[in-house]
Amino acid sequence: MADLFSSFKLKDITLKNRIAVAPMCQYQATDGLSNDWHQVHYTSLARGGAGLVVVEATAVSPEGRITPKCLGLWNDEQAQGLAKVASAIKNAGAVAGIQIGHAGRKASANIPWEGDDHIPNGEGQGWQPIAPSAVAFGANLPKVPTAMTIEDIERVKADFVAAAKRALAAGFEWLELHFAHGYLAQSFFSTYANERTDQYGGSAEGRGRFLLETVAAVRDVWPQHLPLTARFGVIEFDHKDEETLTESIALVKQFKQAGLDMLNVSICFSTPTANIPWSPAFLAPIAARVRQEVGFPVATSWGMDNPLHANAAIEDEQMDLVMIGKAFLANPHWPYQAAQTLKIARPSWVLPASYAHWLERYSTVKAD
Ligand SMILES: C=C(C(=O)O)c1ccccc1
Repeated sequence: MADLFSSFKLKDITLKNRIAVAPMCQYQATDGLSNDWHQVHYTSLARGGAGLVVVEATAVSPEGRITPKCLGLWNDEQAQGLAKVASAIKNAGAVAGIQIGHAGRKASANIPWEGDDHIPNGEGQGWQPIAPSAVAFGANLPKVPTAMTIEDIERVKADFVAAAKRALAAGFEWLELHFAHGYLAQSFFSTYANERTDQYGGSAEGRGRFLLETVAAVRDVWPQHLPLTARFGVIEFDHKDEETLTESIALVKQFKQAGLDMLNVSICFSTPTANIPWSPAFLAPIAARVRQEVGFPVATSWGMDNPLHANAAIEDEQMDLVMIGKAFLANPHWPYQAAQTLKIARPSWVLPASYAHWLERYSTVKAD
């Protein structure tokens, strides 16, 4: 029976444990370029002992950023900067992953601690968002986006493919498509956002087409031996959950047929009226259902940071990988804390030798 510190092999990539750092936006980039912030941030997380570190939502085009300070992978200069991040993650003993996405109607927003709202039209840093339909998210993101033409859809799919190629060239070995959290791909599948009457709207099949075509297009350029995954919202918590879950799982089965290797199960965030039942490991049963019904590996996040819950989710085969977010920001050495809690032999050795050997010596704490 696997546990949190069992290895995990997906395609030709083996993670040393079931602990992944979830992609978390840092809002520290300029023109999409990484800098010392990202280099130090991701290196320190990788040194903390996670098997996989997934770099934050990285935009496939300038208008695909959530905020002006988001990372991008739409040009070679950005790829060169991220290559140093990928190298540092791997040198620290983790597998280097990256999430690529397009923010859709949630784009052109102020960073969270400077408003977390749409930048008003006419203000320097903002831009006009695009989306499946001219339907605003609402609340703090009231801008009505421009409805995408078929040419726009083809361009954005091509942008995902180009970003995937750059991620590969930069040395990343794990790719996650950002299909969650009310951003562009999620919004194509959502009836809250997609009112199209062409082949990219209407039925679940039509609303899923952009996502499925993007999986297939990226799979064609992402090597078969490397994991291609997606973070996808399968539940909205809007009192229509069974309908959303049934439609979402049907689409995930098609993702699998199109070559997706694993799903990172998340929340839709397509409407500000959702009533999310925030609580420890609350998505674990949803992840288990996707894993069971689709028949391929899953991960999930949101409240998984209690080592006992994380370990139980793996032991009980609810999921194959645990995505830890905020707990890593509070403690980049979370795996060491988890190893101690779970009474793993020589817990300090989940950390680099330069730390571990000191942590094991001259202890002033009485052994149990
Ligand atoms: C910045 C986010 C992302 O990249 O997905 C996000 C947005 C809403 C909730 C959680 C995460």
